[in-house]
Amino acid sequence: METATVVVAPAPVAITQPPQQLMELKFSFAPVAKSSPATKAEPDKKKLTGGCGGYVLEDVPHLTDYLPELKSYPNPLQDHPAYSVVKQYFVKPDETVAKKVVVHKSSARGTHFRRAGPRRRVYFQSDEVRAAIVTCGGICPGLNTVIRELVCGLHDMYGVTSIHGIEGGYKGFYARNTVELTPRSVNGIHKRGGTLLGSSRGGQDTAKIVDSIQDRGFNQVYIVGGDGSQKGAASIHEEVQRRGLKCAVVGVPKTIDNDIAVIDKSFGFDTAVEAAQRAIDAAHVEAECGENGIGVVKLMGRNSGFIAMHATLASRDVDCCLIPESPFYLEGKGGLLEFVEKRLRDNGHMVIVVAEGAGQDLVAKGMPFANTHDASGNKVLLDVGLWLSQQIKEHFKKKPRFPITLKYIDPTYMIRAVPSNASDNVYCTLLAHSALHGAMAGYTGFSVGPVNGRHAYIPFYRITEKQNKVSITDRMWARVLCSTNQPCFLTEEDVEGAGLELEEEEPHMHMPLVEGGMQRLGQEQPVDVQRANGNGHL
Ligand SMILES: Nc1ncnc2c1ncn2[C@@H]1O[C@H](COP(=O)(O)OP(=O)(O)OP(=O)(O)O)[C@@H](O)[C@H]1O
Ligand SMILES: O=P(O)(O)OC[C@H]1O[C@](O)(CO)[C@@H](O)[C@@H]1O
Ligand SMILES: [Mg+2]
Repeated sequence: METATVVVAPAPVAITQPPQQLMELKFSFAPVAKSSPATKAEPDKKKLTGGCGGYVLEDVPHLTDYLPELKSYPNPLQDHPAYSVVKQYFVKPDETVAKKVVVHKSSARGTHFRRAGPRRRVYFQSDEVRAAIVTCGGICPGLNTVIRELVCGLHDMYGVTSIHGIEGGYKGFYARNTVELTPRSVNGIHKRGGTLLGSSRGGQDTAKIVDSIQDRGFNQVYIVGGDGSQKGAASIHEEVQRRGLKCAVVGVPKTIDNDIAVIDKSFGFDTAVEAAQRAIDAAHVEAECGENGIGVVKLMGRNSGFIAMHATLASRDVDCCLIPESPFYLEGKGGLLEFVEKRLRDNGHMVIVVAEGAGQDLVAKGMPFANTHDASGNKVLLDVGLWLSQQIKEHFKKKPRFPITLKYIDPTYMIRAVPSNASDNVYCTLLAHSALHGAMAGYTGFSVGPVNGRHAYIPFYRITEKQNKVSITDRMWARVLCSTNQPCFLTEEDVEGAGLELEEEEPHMHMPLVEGGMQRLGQEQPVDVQRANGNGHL
């Protein structure tokens, strides 16, 4: 257990309120349906710690929360030739990362997350670690880099030699044998797309997975996957804790849709946007060469239009970008068809980029029976690109004096089944390192990711509570509208609704301000006392 003194930076505003005891904030997770009876730990609680000026640390669980007798050891990195010379290589116990960096004079300091990185003390000896890595959900550029860096990082930094790959996603825990992973076996895989381990949707059976973790003696489990996978990871962590297992459960968030909340950006996203440029370029060339040429490009983005938005901004050849967050309509004044006609008259050609989740309600109108789900429970989307192309063709068929040439390009899997680019490779390396440093330090039940540019440990509930979406009342979307000069299609009601969402507040923004250091919410003891009692991990 680390015992450094807590130093709290002075609050940015004068605190006028007297110190006072704060309300206790505890939230139980829902019990897992299929599981063996609880043996040791209580249901998980949110770990909130208050500080000056409305500061709140949303901490992640630690193995000693339910195994208080666990031994700790000096971090072997302190003797590592590469790291021993680095001053302040270890993250200080009180370093945290602010969720919000744009603040006002009178803002409360708000939510913070524990800063990621190696700690002075670890809770695993190198030869004791049995690590497992699994990749779940759709594939994404960079998965192999994360696998490689987890294996090489554990091996090279901590001397871990027992690392196992779970093949074929969650169901691989109980339906497949494991593969041994070594620095040699993963060398070079970062140059390939996809995942060495394979992936899948569905098959998430928490009890069976934790049985497999227990039987195989895994004590660090790294789960690389999107929002669904992180929900699965949360229930695995809860069950591991209920059974009192010394096993760190760590999520590495993945999805090219960039729909993971809290973190700045998900890995593979940049690579996908880059790959999308080639499809847009092709659509542009085709459109320029045809008579009243229209190029329609459909890009991934189930519920979030980030890929379409960024690809549009990057390309500058796009005349209209349609995303799930911004409803549109075809017919009548201000509608898409009117705009297409105008743009063709003005420029002679145009390019439309549509995210796969855009306009699903419009497409579904003609097919009320089309309501199917994939093995993970995600709605199977209707092909908006094809539908849109048909609607445009139908419209111009009625205008024989206005012939058009329309080319529909659907590069769906071509933007995600590619190797990660250089910046995503560096990003994946940092994610993997943050993940394994956290596990070695005994943290568990968390995802890793950059928050305002600094890597942090984020509790699962924060990652899974909502999806990251394009805010259509934000300046980024305005930049897109400005670059394409497309209609915004929105009614005043739409804007008001979106505005309200934007104004969402942090749950504890109105906590009373506390003077004089950190205080665990709901407890009168100062945090130093808690640490002496063995339940603080600052
Ligand atoms: N609510 C949930 N609780 C437990 N497990 C879940 C949940 N949702 C999804 N899973 C499991 O997580 C795995 C991946 O889920 P899903 O197919 O939704 O992909 P994802 O992780 O969201 O990634 P992406 O959306 O980027 O493809 C699946 O095995 C699925 O069964
Ligand atoms: O066809 P699959 O493999 O289910 O994947 C498609 C989905 O995966 C995603 O890329 C998310 O990983 C979505 O954008 C898309 O809808
Ligand atoms: Mg998902």
